[in-house]
Amino acid sequence: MLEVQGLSKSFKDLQAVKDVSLTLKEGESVGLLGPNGAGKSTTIQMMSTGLTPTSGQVIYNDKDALKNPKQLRRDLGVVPQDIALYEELSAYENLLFFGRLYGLKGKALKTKIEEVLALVGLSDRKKDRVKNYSGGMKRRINIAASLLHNPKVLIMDEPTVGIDPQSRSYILDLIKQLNKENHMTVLYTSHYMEEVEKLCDRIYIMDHGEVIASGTKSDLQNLMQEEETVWVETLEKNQAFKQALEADQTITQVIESDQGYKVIAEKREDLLGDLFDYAKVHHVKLTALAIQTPTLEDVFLHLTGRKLRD
Ligand SMILES: Nc1ncnc2c1ncn2[C@@H]1O[C@H](COP(=O)(O)OP(=O)(O)OP(=O)(O)O)[C@@H](O)[C@H]1O
Repeated sequence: MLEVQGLSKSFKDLQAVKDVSLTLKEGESVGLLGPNGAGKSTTIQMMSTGLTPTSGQVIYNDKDALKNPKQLRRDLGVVPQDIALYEELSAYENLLFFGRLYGLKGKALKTKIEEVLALVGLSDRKKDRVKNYSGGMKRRINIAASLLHNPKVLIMDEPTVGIDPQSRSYILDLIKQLNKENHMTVLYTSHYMEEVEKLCDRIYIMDHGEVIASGTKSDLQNLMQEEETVWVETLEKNQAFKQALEADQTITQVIESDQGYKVIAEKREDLLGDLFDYAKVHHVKLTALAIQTPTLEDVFLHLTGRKLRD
């Protein structure tokens, strides 16, 4: 339906996006996961024809969308990272304004505004000025604005960054509904792997301007076939214990968290036994020791040696 091929973008000396190819099939929910600065926003700005690539193609329904962007623009809803609303106007007035930009008017526009307000759960607050809204409510109105012209494809740039948990969960449920019930094709950009895991059928992982892996969640987990993720919960932290784990040649990563350590190591039979022994030697009291299914965070760590949120 919508694809980009060999897309690159340079800003002076900086190559922000390098040879990126992505495909969105009709009805799919696709995630673009990567840390800040990975090139996600630049990619989707080019994909939505808002930014001209240095090289590469954007193809919509088998046609060159860079040469002829009209149809794509008509079918596309974009929720940008920055909230663009008129603070002095009410939510309803903002939606009237954006609806008119899309060429909607009269009763059809009013009906559509009521429909999108209900979708984002803000019908009862529609007369309030946007300046009195929380960040999450503003984001929901931004999403409502992107839905006014019945887009077939919805592209969202980190729509849950910096908002309250209630709005976050509302937005995630809404996207799921738009995709599964309203059959909207969705490209969802985030650096939160839990969101992408929950929402997306397929995932592209980006880092330093490149796609470094792609596939379903289980395809990506299979990249870690040779490794095991073990959760080591301890009563207290112990630096010597952590250093001993890090010095072990078969252990690739030790990540400290509130209640213990996550250990990524080569798969081997005596791994758990060795972890017990390290704990014993360093007088560390274990409260749990469990092999875990790798998360997308672990996959990212495996591919780059860094955490997603570094
Ligand atoms: N207009 C611009 N001029 C110069 N550099 C830019 C411009 N837009 C983006 N960049 C740079 O390109 C790189 C990729 O940025 P981009 O915003 O696409 O990343 P991102 O993955 O979306 O991260 P974030 O979530 O922080 O927006 C960054 O180093 C950024 O500073």
